[in-house]
Amino acid sequence: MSVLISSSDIEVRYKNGIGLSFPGFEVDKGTHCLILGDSGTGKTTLLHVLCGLMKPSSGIVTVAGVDIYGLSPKRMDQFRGQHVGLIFQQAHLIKSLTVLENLKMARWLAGLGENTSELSVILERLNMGDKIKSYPHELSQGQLQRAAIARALVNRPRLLIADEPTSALDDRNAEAVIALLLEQAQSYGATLLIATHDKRLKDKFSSTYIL
Ligand SMILES: Nc1ncnc2c1ncn2[C@@H]1O[C@H](COP(=O)(O)OP(=O)(O)OP(=O)(O)O)[C@@H](O)[C@H]1O
Repeated sequence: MSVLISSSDIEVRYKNGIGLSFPGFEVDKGTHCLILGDSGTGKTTLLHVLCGLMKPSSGIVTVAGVDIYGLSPKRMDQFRGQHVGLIFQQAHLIKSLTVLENLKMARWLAGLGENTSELSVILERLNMGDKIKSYPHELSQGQLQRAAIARALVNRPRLLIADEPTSALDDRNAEAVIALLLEQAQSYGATLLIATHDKRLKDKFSSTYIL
């Protein structure tokens, strides 16, 4: 099996002097991995480093064989747009755009052409077909979350990264979100990397990385 993402000797130093170091790890293509750790252990920091949003003070991250911090900032943005889908706790949708327009924007930012029919299919599969023309303020929390998942999938990313997708959810909804993420990752051939302190998820993943 080929390695999709790997990191080695990552160290991050924040301006306030806080330093974090992370043991190296590798995730194979098609393997879904949970990054587990208590609050403050550095899960969000590590995710930001792994997806190219935060250059570490030292260390190497490769995604699909590419040393991502060796890329120019412009190439890095494009690479991330094309290969990585990000799902953060807050949906961060653009308020003045409908759900469909938000998805179109994500494709455009990644330098990909418009493909309205494929976007509609993704929304249908997430039970959001009737919300295509809705604005973010017209959506429930769960619908916002599904819109954020849809947006992360529009470029068929190889790597789907989610930060604490279940921490605010009750057991039933946590189950539903994880099932959805696993199913979507499976059907789009993406590798799923989830950071969480939610120990309920531990049994659902064969690969765990503990901070
Ligand atoms: N922008 C920042 N500036 C300075 N220190 C930071 C910054 N962001 C995070 N930290 C510090 O880095 C450490 C790790 O934070 P991080 O948010 O990565 O942890 P976490 O495991 O995701 O926490 P949580 O589960 O509570 O979200 C903490 O001690 C935090 O205070």
